[in-house]
Amino acid sequence: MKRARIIYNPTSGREIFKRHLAEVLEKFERAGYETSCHATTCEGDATKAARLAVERKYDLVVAAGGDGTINEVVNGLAEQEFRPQLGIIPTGTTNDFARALHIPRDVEAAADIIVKGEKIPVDIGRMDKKYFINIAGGGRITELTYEVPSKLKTMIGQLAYYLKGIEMLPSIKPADVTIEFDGKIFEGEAMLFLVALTNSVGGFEKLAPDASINDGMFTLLILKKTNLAEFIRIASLALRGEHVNDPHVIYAKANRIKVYSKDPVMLNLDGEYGGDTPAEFVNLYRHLDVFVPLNQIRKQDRPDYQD
Ligand SMILES: Nc1ncnc2c1ncn2[C@@H]1O[C@H](COP(=O)(O)OP(=O)(O)OP(=O)(O)O)[C@@H](O)[C@H]1O
Repeated sequence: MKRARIIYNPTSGREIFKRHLAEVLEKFERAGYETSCHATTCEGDATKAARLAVERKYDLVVAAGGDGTINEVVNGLAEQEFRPQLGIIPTGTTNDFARALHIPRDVEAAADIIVKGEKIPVDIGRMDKKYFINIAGGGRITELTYEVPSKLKTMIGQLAYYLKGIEMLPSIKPADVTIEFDGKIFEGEAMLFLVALTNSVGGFEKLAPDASINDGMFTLLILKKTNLAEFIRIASLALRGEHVNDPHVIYAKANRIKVYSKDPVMLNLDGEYGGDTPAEFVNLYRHLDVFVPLNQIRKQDRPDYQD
């Protein structure tokens, strides 16, 4: 019999998962899984639980929570030789990764997708010994994610970031950086740099409009030094995906990216503080198998796609 381990954050979103737990367990049982659950208790617990699931050779690990929980689960799986398949039930405030994979926010609909059994390989990012699923980045503007009080974030979600962003705009300073990407180099002042794995980033769906989830490449975005008016203009272009050809923007694909800076720049991995520069980002090609609604995945991202 196949074995599944559900790792869920009971505090995520509006504590919605538990209300559907009986139905979810029933679906897994009908699909032939012997299933057990782990409710996370604190930060980092999902990583430990995922490591344990690897040790115990579960076939399937389901992460139920927001991007924070999925990131922690992936950190527990990614470093291992044997990696169980990954199912996702998005119940968080931000569910960028699930959105990129077209996994619905409805708990039971997401469980249906897992038991249906269609999956694709996805790339994940590594920075030193930490892994990310959506995005890494740096620059003063990305630091605002740490400054949004978590209560406010839970209450009003994405809007909290925008409010904080507007408040901070006048104080955003560029950083002096050197960024090496697949043999090319950028040296100069940058407002921010982003290393994206998916096209669904912080609620902006068009920041990396052509990002593929499993081509082995990051989408690198560097915003050079701008004044406030230019910054706002480019941010509004970014809402429509029209920033990629702007002269202030470097937009490139790369498999390996190194960032150095004159002064330390805080790094953000999937919305959480991940250390300071210098840093090297490595794309791990098709590192995890994730259950998805295959008919909604772009043809070129499907496992059987041929040019
Ligand atoms: N029992 C718990 N109590 C408090 N925090 C927890 C608990 N379990 C896990 N956490 C922490 O909560 C963080 C955020 O949770 P999660 O991502 O699931 O959903 P969220 O709170 O809706 O936020 P978001 O979707 O914006 O990341 C996790 O990264 C984890 O460190």
